[in-house]
Amino acid sequence: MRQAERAIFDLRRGLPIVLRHQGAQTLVLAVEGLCDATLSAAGTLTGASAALVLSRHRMAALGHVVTAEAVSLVFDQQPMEGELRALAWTRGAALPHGVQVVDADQTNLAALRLLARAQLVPAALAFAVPEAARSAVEHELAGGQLLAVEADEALRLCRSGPGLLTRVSEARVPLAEAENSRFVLFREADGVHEHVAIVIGDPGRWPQAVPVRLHSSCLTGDLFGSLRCDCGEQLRRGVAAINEQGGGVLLYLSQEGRGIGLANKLRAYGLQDEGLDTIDADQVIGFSKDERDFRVAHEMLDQLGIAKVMLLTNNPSKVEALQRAGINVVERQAIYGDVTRQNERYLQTKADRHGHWLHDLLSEQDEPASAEPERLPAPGTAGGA
Ligand SMILES: Nc1nc2c(ncn2[C@@H]2O[C@H](COP(=O)(O)OP(=O)(O)OP(=O)(O)O)[C@@H](O)[C@H]2O)c(=O)[nH]1
Ligand SMILES: [Zn+2]
Repeated sequence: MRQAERAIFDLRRGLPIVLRHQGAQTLVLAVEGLCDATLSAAGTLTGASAALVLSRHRMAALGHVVTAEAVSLVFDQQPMEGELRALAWTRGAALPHGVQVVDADQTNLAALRLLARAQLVPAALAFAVPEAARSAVEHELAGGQLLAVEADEALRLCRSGPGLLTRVSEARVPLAEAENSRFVLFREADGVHEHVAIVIGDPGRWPQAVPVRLHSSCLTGDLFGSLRCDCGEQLRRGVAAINEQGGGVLLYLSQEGRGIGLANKLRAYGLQDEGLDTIDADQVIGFSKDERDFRVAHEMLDQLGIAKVMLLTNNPSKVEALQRAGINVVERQAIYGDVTRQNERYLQTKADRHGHWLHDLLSEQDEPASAEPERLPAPGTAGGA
């Protein structure tokens, strides 16, 4: 396993890592999981004070518009753990006086991207290791207490797609909505994420444009029928619709919470209960409105030999992502869950701020909205779906 992938595990365990860039070293800690003891141990080891690295989304939530993807906050006095946490994700926090805001350098950017990839809150504490502390840090590295990663390697890992997915195992799994189904499991190169293709019907008899749904995981909705979203119904109706159309594939993607992970989605739910919408809540924690990378779906379709699809979605980004990857999306069919008192605002936000094709559903709640397939223009031509 590459060092950068191992670093993700260490960060998730609350351990520090060392990022190297052009001969310099930076000790990095996730603010999530930080305690005063680790903070002071890092300070003692490096003899340095730390910068807090935040995303531009978090800065916007703090009321500061910045153009760089990430910034480093440099303090005149080292804040305590509680203040750092507040700056990292508390709603209504403000930058303290005397703090300097500078664009994050390569190393600090790498730290932040690793945290986002690890589905932690994207807020990093970065201690630039001075010459005097080099040997102490080297000693920890040699003893295996610390892991060192090249910042460039970390950036490469975070930029890359899923890598070559390994088709690991498969089995027949009859479903209530589609008896003739097979689950095919794919594993990403980093060993962390696994995605499942639910292959419905007999591939030899599939329609020419294969009915396909990309479904991002939602533990609360898919498994427990949460009323906060429409995911559970979309999942089951998706399987049924594919089955009725002669078979196809549902890709069940490990992209909980639009890619921010379950822990952050629950944090975001807390903020939504305070009145924020789904996008603003994610921004408070430091995320963009959608952190998903649909290259993984393209890779799975490739391995299944599918190049021409009829996509079941209300999300224009999914159509664009597949078309960009060279998949011929010839049709798009709406796939709706029910509108409930609890999910109406969520759906309205998706329609208004994500651009989802949901306005029909939301304006015609008395009559079920049409789910007729809609022909799409060829990729690269003007016009929308
Ligand atoms: N961050 C965040 N994620 C949410 C919230 N509600 C649902 N989700 C996630 O949103 C994703 C929805 O996935 P999909 O249904 O595949 O995608 P979609 O963008 O709605 O597109 P279509 O359903 O295809 O129209 C899942 O990963 C859910 O876990 C929320 O309030 N905040
Ligand atoms: Zn959901």
